[in-house]
Amino acid sequence: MADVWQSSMDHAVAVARKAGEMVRGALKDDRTVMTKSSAVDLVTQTDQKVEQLIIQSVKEKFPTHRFIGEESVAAGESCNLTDDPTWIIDPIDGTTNFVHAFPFVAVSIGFSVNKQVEFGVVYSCLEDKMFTARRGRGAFCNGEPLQVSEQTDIHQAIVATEFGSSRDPTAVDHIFRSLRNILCLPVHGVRGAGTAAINMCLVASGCAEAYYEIGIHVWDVAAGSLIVSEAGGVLLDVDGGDVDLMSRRIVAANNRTIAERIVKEIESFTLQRDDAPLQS
Ligand SMILES: O=P(O)(O)OC[C@@]1(O)O[C@H](CO)[C@@H](O)[C@@H]1O
Ligand SMILES: [Mg+2]
Ligand SMILES: [Mg+2]
Repeated sequence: MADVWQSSMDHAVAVARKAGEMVRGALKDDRTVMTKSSAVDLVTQTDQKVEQLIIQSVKEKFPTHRFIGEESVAAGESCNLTDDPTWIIDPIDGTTNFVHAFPFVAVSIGFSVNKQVEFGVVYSCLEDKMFTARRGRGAFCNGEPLQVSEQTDIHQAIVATEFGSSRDPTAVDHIFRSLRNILCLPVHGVRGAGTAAINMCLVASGCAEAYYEIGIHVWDVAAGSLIVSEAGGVLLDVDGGDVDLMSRRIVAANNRTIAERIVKEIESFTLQRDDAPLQS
């Protein structure tokens, strides 16, 4: 049966690859670094140019579609998900890595209809790995099927997480206590690629059993959430309930056993939702 969103997904893959070329090219230039929510929440002109490249190309082909883009939201646009076809864009996930030429930098494009992610594309630009997933049709890396790890023993797991860009001492204390709880289970190891999107693709690839974080945004995880679930994984809120991509919290794991074991160790806290009303 013809897929009504196939042309949109094909475009997402093509523009993600073109964006990746822009990112690789920019690595040869000096990168002017600006900051957003904190001194370590970085953005560059390349982030902004890549987002504009993606959005303009979509507007030309699909003029009725809507957008949630990290840098558009940073510039004051709203972050409300409607039932309309919506492109959820992180032009560079891993900007700090990009600034330092640390080799994990992703272009992340999620596509939502009726508030459900229909396809996800994560292009790991420096590894030249194109991760894709279409709802109900599996997850792939450069065309090869992805399958999560079969591990059910947390003590034999690698768990991915990030410290985030908040340096609020209370939040950092929660993050460190959760990290200590999980590390001392013990688990085989804790890792972080420096990008939620690639961390989630590592779970989908079976390289890590789980990824969790409090502090992410919808654009960090929209595409990766479908790639994980289409690779056979599960998604939860850090409190064990249903995942809410606007809540700034996520657990992505190979199975529910591992996911629920991690939930037990997380000292959760709440942050202002991505779709909270804009401050007047
Ligand atoms: O700002 P960026 O580069 O798009 O986000 C980078 C990032 O690593 O920071 C967040 C907090 O650690 C991660 O979830 C996210 O992937
Ligand atoms: Mg990001
Ligand atoms: Mg980004």
